[in-house]
Amino acid sequence: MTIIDGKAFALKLREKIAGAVRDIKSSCNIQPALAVVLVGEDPASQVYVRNKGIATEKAGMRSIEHKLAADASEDDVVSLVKKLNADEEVDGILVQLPLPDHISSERVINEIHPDKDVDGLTEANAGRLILGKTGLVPCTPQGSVMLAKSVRDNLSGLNAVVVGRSILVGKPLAMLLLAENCTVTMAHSRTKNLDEVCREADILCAAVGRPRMVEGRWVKEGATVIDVGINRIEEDGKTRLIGDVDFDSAKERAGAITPVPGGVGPMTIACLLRNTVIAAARRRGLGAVEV
Ligand SMILES: Nc1nc2c(c(=O)[nH]1)N[C@@H](CN(C=O)c1ccc(C(=O)N[C@@H](CCC(=O)O)C(=O)O)cc1)CN2
Ligand SMILES: [Mg+2]
Repeated sequence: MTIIDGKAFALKLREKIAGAVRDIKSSCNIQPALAVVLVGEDPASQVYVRNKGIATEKAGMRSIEHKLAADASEDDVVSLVKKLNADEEVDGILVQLPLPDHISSERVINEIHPDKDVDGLTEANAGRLILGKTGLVPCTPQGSVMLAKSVRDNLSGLNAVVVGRSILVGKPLAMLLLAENCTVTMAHSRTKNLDEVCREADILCAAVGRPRMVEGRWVKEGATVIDVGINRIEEDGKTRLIGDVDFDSAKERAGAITPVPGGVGPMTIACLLRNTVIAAARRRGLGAVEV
């Protein structure tokens, strides 16, 4: 049984990205730039945005942070996004989610120019993903597939079950697995006999946001289990971070499994950096980057 070390994988990927950035700088004198927009003071979002800024700079890219007050209007956020779209120096734009309730994330996200949409969440990039066209792919699903491929060099023909159908993870993850020639089942809260459906999976991905929902007895012997859940719970008087999979029982049956923390989570930021270099190279006509 392999515990998939997402932290180590992400670090290696980040080193490769830093190498690609160095190449772009030395050959074209261009420093790719990522602009991150944070609205309000959600503590977890503040941490993620800070970590994204640090990771961006460590990779040799420019990080631009825009922080708006929690009571900023939807139009304020849209105006900022439009300004960043028009800024030639900005290669990637990311609006940290969730946004405050009075702001429509759908509207704001879709204002991002698709070629700068490093989260891959605009309708244009979702459409490109479904149509198999070149675009920018959502980071957490991309990272999940990379981790699955790190233990199974060929996913072709395998049964993949994705539990969860969110726009951020479940739907794009199903599309990426389909692109790897998996036979994909999308399961969700209304799926009948969910345990039986999961037991058919060679690749079992949990992205439901429910702590330890996927039990060990739902896991097929030898399956690859990708746990996308990040749930903060109180246990024994302490705050703990746990996944959507019951790790202790699932690892008894899995062939490979991602832990939480240290599994898919760190891949999110690594893939964001990857998308930023890819976006910079495409926008600036530098050709394909291998990362
Ligand atoms: N615009 C976006 N908003 C949000 C996204 C996103 O991809 N784009 N994803 C999440 C939050 N997120 C990044 O924004 C994110 C979540 C978790 C991690 C991570 O590295 N997790 C670690 C544990 C960290 C901890 O101890 O808290 C892990 O799982 O090992 C990185 C990024 C919602 N919003
Ligand atoms: Mg979650």
